[in-house]
Amino acid sequence: MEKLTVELGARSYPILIGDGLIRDIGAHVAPLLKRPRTMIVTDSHVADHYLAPIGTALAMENIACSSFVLDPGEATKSWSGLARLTEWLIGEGIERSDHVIALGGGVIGDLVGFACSIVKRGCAFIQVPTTLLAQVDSSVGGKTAINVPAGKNLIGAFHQPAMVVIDPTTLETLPRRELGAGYAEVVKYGLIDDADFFAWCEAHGAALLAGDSAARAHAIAHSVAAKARIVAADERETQDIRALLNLGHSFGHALEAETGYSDRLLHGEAVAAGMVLAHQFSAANGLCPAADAARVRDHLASVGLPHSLASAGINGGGAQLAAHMAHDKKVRGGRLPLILSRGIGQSFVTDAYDLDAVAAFLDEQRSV
Ligand SMILES: NC(=O)c1ccc[n+]([C@@H]2O[C@H](COP(=O)([O-])OP(=O)(O)OC[C@H]3O[C@@H](n4cnc5c(N)ncnc54)[C@H](O)[C@@H]3O)[C@@H](O)[C@H]2O)c1
Ligand SMILES: O=C(O)C(=O)C[C@@H](O)[C@H](O)[C@H](O)COP(=O)(O)O
Ligand SMILES: [Zn+2]
Repeated sequence: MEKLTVELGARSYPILIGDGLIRDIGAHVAPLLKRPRTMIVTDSHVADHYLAPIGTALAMENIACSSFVLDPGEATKSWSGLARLTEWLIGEGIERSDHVIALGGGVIGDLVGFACSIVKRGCAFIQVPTTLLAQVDSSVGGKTAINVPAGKNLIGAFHQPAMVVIDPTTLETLPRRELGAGYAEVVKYGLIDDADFFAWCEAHGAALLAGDSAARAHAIAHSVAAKARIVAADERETQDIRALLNLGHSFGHALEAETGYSDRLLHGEAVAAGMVLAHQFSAANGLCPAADAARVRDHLASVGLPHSLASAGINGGGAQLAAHMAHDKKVRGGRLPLILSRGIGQSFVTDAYDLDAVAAFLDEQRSV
């Protein structure tokens, strides 16, 4: 088992990574509990595979648990999902010091984290991520949220988990399309500030997606370490450090809004197209070599990810997409900071471009 720490002073927490770890989870959770009781929240796909093994692992340590199973999919990260979950937790008699287990992908992690940030003004939770996206990104860092019609993650809170337990073998039951969506967030770490890791992705991404466990282990450990480092440096995204994790997201969230947060375009797929757009926008403005932007597009296309507006299934015009971007949480003084690039592994934040320029660029991209 590998152990990393997210260094946040009194709120620091461990990330445990190991094949088969969920079958051993009781021993890791027990020392955190004030009473031998926990509540597991998951979705029905994940429940089919992992609810019983986790229940057994907790029972082995004499930890009682109850469970709440939500519908799978982005629509669960909503006011109605939040209402149902918070009422269930209160009905279960949750105490602030109890630890709720978020078992699933980013949808479950974001929703459970937000519910735990507000129930009784703050309860503890443990992330047990079961998608590649959640293992490399969403389970770490404490961004929790629900979506509303105006935009992605617009209602939420920073609320750090007490522990993250990553069992990479859970990815063996994950559908290939979901694995690909998570892979986009892996590639993101290379594009932010680690050109060597992007080159590693070019060489090993296909193997990872074909189920190579050594490639999977390397990608998870490397990505999680990068995420922990960035979160520790700028927990609340106030210093243009954590904002780099938003590479591809200002564009990507607009694409998700345009497709109604439906399974037409998964979050990671939108991020893939968004990262290509961020690099193409950078190249169009003379910031990034066109060859580097092409390299980003070609790698994502080679693993079957959306890499253009057309391949993401987007028909709306530039102004319509830019209007979604105006809701971005990073907007300050009416200007939207964009995460742009000077080349592979050289991302940076700038508010030098207004939304009209972005809209004109997106209109041009409709024919690419
Ligand atoms: N908080 C953050 O820092 C952060 C970071 C990135 C993404 N996100 C959010 O995460 C969400 C996307 O998360 P996601 O991609 O994990 O999607 P998801 O949670 O919807 O899971 C994807 C699908 O896979 C199924 N599934 C999960 N684990 C499985 C397994 N091991 N075997 C079989 N099926 C499994 C789920 O039931 C679901 O149908 C978005 O809402 C995004 O905004 C948050
Ligand atoms: O942890 C972060 O910070 C991120 O930006 C990670 C992103 O992958 C993730 O999708 C996040 O939810 C986006 O944050 P938001 O603030 O743009 O909603
Ligand atoms: Zn993301």
